[in-house]
Amino acid sequence: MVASSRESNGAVEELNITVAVRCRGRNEREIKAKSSVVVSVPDVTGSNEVSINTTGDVGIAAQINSKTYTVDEVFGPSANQSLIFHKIAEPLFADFIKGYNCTVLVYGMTSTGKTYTMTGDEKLYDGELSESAGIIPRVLFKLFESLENEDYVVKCSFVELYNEELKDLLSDSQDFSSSARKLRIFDSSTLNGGTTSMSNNSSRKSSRNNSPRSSSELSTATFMRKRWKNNMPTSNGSAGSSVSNGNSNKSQSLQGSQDQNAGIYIQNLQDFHITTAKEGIKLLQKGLKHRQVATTKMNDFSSRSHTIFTITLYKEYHGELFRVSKMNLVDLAGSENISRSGAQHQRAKEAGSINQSLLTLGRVINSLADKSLHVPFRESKLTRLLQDSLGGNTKTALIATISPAKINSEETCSTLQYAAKAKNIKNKPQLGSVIMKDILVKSITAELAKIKADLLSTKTREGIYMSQDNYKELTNDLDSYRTEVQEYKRAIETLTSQNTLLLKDKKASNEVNDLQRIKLQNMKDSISELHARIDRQNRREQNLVNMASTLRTTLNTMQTILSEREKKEKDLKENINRLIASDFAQVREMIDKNFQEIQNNIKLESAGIQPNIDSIKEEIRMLLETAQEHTDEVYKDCVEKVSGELPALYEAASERITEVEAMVGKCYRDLSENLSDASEEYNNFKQYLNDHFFKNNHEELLASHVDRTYHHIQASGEDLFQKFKEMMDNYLENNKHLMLNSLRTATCDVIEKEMQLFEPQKDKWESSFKYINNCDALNIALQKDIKSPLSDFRSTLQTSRNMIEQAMTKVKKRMSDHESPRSALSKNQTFNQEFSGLLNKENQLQEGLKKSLQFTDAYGSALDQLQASISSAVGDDDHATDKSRPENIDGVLRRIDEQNVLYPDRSPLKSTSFRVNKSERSSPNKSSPIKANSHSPCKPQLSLARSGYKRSYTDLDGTLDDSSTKVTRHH
Ligand SMILES: Nc1ncnc2c1ncn2[C@@H]1O[C@H](COP(=O)(O)OP(=O)(O)OP(=O)(O)O)[C@@H](O)[C@H]1O
Repeated sequence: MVASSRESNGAVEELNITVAVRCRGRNEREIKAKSSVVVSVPDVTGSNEVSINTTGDVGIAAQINSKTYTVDEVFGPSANQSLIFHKIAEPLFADFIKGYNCTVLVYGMTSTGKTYTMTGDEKLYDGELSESAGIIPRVLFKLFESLENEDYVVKCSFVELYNEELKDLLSDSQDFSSSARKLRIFDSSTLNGGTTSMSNNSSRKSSRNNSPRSSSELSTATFMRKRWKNNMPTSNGSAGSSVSNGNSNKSQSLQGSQDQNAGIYIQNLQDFHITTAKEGIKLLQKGLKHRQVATTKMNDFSSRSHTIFTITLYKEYHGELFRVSKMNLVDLAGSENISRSGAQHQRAKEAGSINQSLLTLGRVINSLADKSLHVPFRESKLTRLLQDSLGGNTKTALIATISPAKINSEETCSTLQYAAKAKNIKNKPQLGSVIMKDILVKSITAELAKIKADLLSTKTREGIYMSQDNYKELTNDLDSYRTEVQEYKRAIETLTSQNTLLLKDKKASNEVNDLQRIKLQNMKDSISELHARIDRQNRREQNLVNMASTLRTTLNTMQTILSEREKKEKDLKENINRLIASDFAQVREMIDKNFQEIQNNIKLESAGIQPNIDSIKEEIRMLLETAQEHTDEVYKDCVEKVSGELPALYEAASERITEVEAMVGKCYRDLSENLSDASEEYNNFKQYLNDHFFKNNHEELLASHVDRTYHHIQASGEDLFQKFKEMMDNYLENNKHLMLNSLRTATCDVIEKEMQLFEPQKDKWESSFKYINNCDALNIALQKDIKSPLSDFRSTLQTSRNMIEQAMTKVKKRMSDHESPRSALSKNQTFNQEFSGLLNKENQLQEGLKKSLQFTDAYGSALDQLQASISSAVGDDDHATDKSRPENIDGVLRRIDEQNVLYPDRSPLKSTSFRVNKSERSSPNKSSPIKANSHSPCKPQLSLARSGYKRSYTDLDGTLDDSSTKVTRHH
């Protein structure tokens, strides 16, 4: 007999709440206030987006900065009542007729048209509705139109929620002080005798179980209990009304399994049976008259309450069964804030409670949209009444009414947020329960009989206005109420004591909170101080980073200098190579050339001797006699001169050799000193690079910085309580390690990188040290090499001298023997031999000098090399300015030059070699060092030639009988 309210296939389909936005045009107040339109909506409909620009921007900026909300349907100022009904209410109405429970809600700030949308113009004009009629009148008319040929029963109720109090707007007596007439909310599951599984609130259950009923209501309830026991559906009677779905009529089995089927039941709310739309309109008008309306700053007829107009339809379903469905038409109070509505005193209290209800409604919407486990339906009566319409078994539509004016933009935004959020709520609409026709008829008949009995009692007995049965029921109810009141009192006492305890707890909690707040404040202060310190630390770190970058720049500069030096070294190497390749060859060529020239001159001289010899022969023949004397004289002179000048000459040569030797020795010493200085400098530099380069206590410095910071932070952190301190200690320690590690790693990386970059330079440096060593070795070799030729030369000279002296002694002896010049000359074989020996010696001397020159040249090259190495070692750039450095090779050579100036006839040994290197190499026409040496007094044979004497060797075979060598004055 009991029909299920499930869908035919058994599955309950989830359905989102339909959300529409209705934006009216600007009203007189808004126009007067010159408040611009900030809401953008279609003029009539056709969009599901509404945007609002709260920034006051215009044009594209307004489009960009505006907020857009998406709903199901948006209606503009030109959308009329008929369109709203057609688009929003009519689909629900169709479902209502089918047997679904439906709810239409209007929500928005005051004066936006909630009442206009829900009720509008409810008056009838010639029995017809006007164009401005709202949803309720249109539903009533549509309902009776639709049910024309149907078997049905329609009932209406109209309840108001004002200041969290329920009021039956259709009751004749508007005095609700009597507890008997007071409306109270119950879950219809109460009728189940407490067997449902409404486990979420036991107090609710107890109140349900203990709740008394009005006579009619109780009789209906009792009757219904009986029906349930027999698995029979029933009506909910005439004097009690279920706001939502009437699922109180559901079978026991269904109720036991589905808590959400438990509808909300308003005790004492009257349901009025209507048979025409007009009767319904009359009830509506009656209720509207009783509604709390007041003039506010924003609306002359502001509805100060929430109202629910409920139409209950019992429609023939199958044979004797009737389907019960309900349509709840809810007009909520304005959602504006109190100050804006200008509410004071009573109005402010209203607004407070209205806001409280709407606030809870907002939370319920949010919870449902977010699918929270707990939905605070029970926090306000409004949400309790709407429990089944929001997330329950009802089909629901919400119309958010908004104002387009800028002055209301804040509330408009809030309303749109609600609307957008509510769009996410899902309901599970189910068909309403069914009731048997006879029960429905019986219920209506009983209701009629009760009314008739009351009427009869009123007519027959003075002062008694009800039947005995009703009176008895009422008395029973009274007793029940008394008991309930006593229970409530006890509950109140318990609650009061609990409340006292809670208040104490609250006080203690407040104190703890205060302490915590103070601690929190201290912590906040400490944290901000720590932040400041961390900032300072960051700045220091930044400084360190800057220092590191400065170091890096310096390093780059050093690298540049090193690369420049490398370049210079390369240039010098190239110069040396060039010197070796070209200049040296050129010099050698020049030397060869000069020697060739000398040899040629000698040859030429030899060639020019032959005619002279002939003439001499002739002359000798002719003037032999006369020349005999002269020859003697000349010979004598010659001997004297030779014997007089030669020793001095040899002496001078020997002296100069000694000087050269001394100079070379000094130069060697100076060089050795400089080389050892350079070597020491090199070692020092290498040591510095190894020991100090980028290792100059940076870590210590950084560690000291970090330590100092650590101490600062530690000092400041002491006043923090222990836990925080421990945490901070760990944190600081970790930070310190981290910082040290990172700095150490960074420094190591920098050093490593530097060392990597320096490695090639270091190799070069070390190779330059090899050059220095080479120079040193060359120098020593030179010293060694030059020693032996010089001593050879000296001994040769000494031998020559001895030989000359011996020869002179012999000549003198022979002169003293007074031999004839002819015989003497012819016999003077020894003299000739000695002369040729002298010539040989001269050649040897020449060879020695040649060697000496070669050595000197090699020495010069070595010096060049040495200078190049030293220049590269100490750096040419610094050389000019660095006066603190030890005297370099140039200085030494300059000093040697200066000495040569003092002795201008000396061979400019070093300076020559350097001049060759620096200037004369490039100008081969200038006199070469070899040429200079050729004029040196170190070459005695040339000095002799210059002094007017010429040597000649000739083979005196035949022409001179026994002559061998002749010496003559060359004119
Ligand atoms: N769309 C509309 N078209 C024409 N007039 C409208 C429209 N909306 C509202 N009005 C008019 O604006 C005035 C205020 O409307 P209404 O009383 O319905 O607002 P309300 O939102 O119910 O306000 P309150 O919350 O204070 O009750 C009424 O005179 C009504 O006729």
